[in-house]
Amino acid sequence: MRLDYLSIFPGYFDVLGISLLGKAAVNGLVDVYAHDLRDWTHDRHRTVDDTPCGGGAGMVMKPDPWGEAFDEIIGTEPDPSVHVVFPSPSGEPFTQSVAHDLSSVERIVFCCGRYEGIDHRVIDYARSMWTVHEVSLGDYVLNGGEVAALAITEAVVRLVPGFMGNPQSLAEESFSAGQDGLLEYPLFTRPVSWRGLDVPEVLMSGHHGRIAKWRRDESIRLTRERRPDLTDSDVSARH
Ligand SMILES: COc1ccc(Cn2ccc3ccc(-c4cc(N)[nH]n4)cc32)cc1
Repeated sequence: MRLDYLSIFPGYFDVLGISLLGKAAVNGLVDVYAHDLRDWTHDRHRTVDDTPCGGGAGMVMKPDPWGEAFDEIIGTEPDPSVHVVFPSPSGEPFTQSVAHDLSSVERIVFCCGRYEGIDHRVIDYARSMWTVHEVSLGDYVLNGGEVAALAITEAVVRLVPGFMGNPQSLAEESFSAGQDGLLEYPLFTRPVSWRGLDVPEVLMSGHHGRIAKWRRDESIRLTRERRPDLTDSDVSARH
């Protein structure tokens, strides 16, 4: 998998050389390239923004640098196998399902906007050429797309076959398909007693059936308490 990042702050992506992602890069599972959008400007100030047409506060990112960067980084021929991700406050929700879909593609280009956003024609042009995902991380406001791109990267790359040492751990996580859309149950490890707090006895019983029931009950309890939106009537009935 090749990952490209286009940003006026390419240094954000130096962190991708660390930890698991670093290992994936070493193992050749993932190739990471960060690009400075200003390399495709031609004025002395390396200008990437301008005032919004129609007025309004803030600045908008000019389309020209993006187009020239696309030509050099991706190419000038349409190719639907290339997935271009625009993090955006007005994007579709980024979910585990989207992460799963992206984990099987060969190439992802992250376009990280700043200011008030990117000239919309850049997104329209990208849609005419590649497979585009305009995605929001959630209902909160960031200052740009870089942090969102890092989060999306981690969610996607950890699902790439061969990346995680123990793929079984993926299957048991919150939001993974096998969990019926329930939140993960509470986790414990040794010591059994810690600062007056004990591991639930059932988990030390060695009785796998009771342990499985306790974990399911806890997942249901937590999901009903914290994420009623995840429990539809059918799921509630089953639980
Ligand atoms: C409300 O309108 C706004 C318009 C732009 C911005 C700053 N900004 C510029 C590019 C960019 C890319 C992604 C995001 C983002 C994504 C999520 N989930 N929150 N924020 C923010 C971004 C803030 C707010």
